[in-house]
Amino acid sequence: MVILFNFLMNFAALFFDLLSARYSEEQWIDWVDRLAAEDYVVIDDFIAQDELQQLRGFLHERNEENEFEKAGIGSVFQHTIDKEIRGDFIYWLAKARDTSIDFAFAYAEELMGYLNRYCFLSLSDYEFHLAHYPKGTFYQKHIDQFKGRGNRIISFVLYLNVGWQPGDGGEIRIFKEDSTFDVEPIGARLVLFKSMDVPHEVLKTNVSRYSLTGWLLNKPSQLGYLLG
Ligand SMILES: O=C(O)CCC(=O)C(=O)O
Ligand SMILES: [Fe+2]
Repeated sequence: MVILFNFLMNFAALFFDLLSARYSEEQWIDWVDRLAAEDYVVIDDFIAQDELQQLRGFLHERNEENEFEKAGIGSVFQHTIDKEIRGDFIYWLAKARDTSIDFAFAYAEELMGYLNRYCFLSLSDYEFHLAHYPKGTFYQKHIDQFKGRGNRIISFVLYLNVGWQPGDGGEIRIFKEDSTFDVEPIGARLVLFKSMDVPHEVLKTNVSRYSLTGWLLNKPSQLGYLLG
């Protein structure tokens, strides 16, 4: 009886996975392979246009309600707010609260599952925030790790800008060993990179720039919401 019950539960879970997954296993394996080999991967049109509009709508509501806060640098013990280093405003997302954009959490979980399966990682949690870079702001070259808190393994940035034009600035500059690579923050584009291995910066933006930025973690996030 127990065996039959387990079998049915597994079958239902698999069926649900297949229904809810938007990308095939082959597609995920290709992205994960590229991330493993190159340390980063750029995926265009990762989300559908209606999802992009939903995230933008949600972001603008939070912004209008003044729920964004100035982002800081370093851990909670060394929290400094320094416009010379980063000029963005952020809103930390919470799955239990921000249910109108639950598909965004589902994507993070799907990504985590594939990385665990194919890269033998032991990711167990994630944290992410919306970000607004007002005109004229940037984020200087850095690595996505706080001193004494090395649990960010994979960084992901999903851009939420529509009508982005050459000259608008705000590219993410990725530093490789002997070259750099600039990526425009075009709506629905996803950039994934290894948090510890890829220095990067956000070049000065000439228009308001929006994104959803997150990290896959190998230990549960406890301080995430306290950090900027
Ligand atoms: O928005 C981006 O392109 C990157 C943001 C970033 O580097 C960060 O928040 O750590
Ligand atoms: Fe970063």
